Amino acid sequence: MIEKLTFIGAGAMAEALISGIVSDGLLEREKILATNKNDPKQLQALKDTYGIRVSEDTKEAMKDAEAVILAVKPKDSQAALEEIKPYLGDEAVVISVMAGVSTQSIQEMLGKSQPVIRVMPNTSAMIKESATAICQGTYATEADLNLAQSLLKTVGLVDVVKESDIDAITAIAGSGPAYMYYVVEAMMSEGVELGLDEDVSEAFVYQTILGAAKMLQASSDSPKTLREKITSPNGTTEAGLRTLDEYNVSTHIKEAVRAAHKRSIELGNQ
Ligand SMILES: NC(=O)C1=CN([C@@H]2O[C@H](COP(=O)(O)OP(=O)(O)OC[C@H]3O[C@@H](n4cnc5c(N)ncnc54)[C@H](OP(=O)(O)O)[C@@H]3O)[C@@H](O)[C@H]2O)C=CC1
Ligand SMILES: O=C(O)[C@@H]1CCC=N1
Repeated sequence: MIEKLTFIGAGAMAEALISGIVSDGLLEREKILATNKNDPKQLQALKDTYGIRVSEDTKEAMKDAEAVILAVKPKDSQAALEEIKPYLGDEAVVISVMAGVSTQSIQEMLGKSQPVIRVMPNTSAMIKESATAICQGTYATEADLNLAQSLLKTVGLVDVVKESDIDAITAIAGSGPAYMYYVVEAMMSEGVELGLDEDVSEAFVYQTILGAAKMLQASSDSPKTLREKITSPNGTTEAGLRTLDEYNVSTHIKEAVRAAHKRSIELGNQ
């Protein structure tokens, strides 16, 4: 394993990954360092919570880093890459979690034959339940890919994919948890409208979502069959599903995924 992993960017995604890597014990805490743009409080919080090292100084953060996880917003990619470039070792692997930004554009921004790995995790990494896609740039070796896979495996399922698939995976899995939370919010809110206490509505919706997710994993039935098994003729579920169909909810969900996919491509082109 490597001796130093540096996070450039210390926000939500970086924290989810740090949390997973630290709790897995794959890397000792002192081998992980995080830096951000201008938020010393957040760095201190990461240090206090996870026992990792932090620095506000790019040169110090980058010194001897064997792998760099780039966890800034796509719009900040150019600035962040410019800042780290002078201190980036030729062999150091850059692992980007940025939506939309291709390995080629990262290589071009760096202007050298840097090993680059592009990954798309999701925030369920925080509890080691991410669905992470990973692909390799032109100059990345099998060893670089293996390193990135080992790091990402500490936070959930990892699949190596073609880079051309990553925008679609971003649309279903990177953004996916947010769609699930959106459904949860709506169900909880309507439970309350129907007279339930907020905590009761919350508890029942959470367990229902959890149970449904576990059923998807455990059962050999398709989602369609699982749905049909709940739907008694002329029963409550049929009434609910009919309303979803009347509002074309399935089409709208597909449109949402399509919009996220389009946005991922746009982010890459900016
Ligand atoms: N959130 C999610 O669910 C997912 C996010 N991603 C991707 O992860 C990336 C990060 O997203 P997220 O964590 O949500 O974003 P956040 O806004 O939470 O974090 C962004 C971080 O980048 C830092 N930063 C900005 N510019 C620089 C710079 N020049 N040098 C060093 N650090 C810098 C910010 O520092 P400061 O606070 O000081 O400004 C902040 O710590 C994005 O590219 C996103 O596409 C991928 C999958 C899922
Ligand atoms: O919304 C975003 O752009 C990021 C990428 C995937 C999830 N969040």
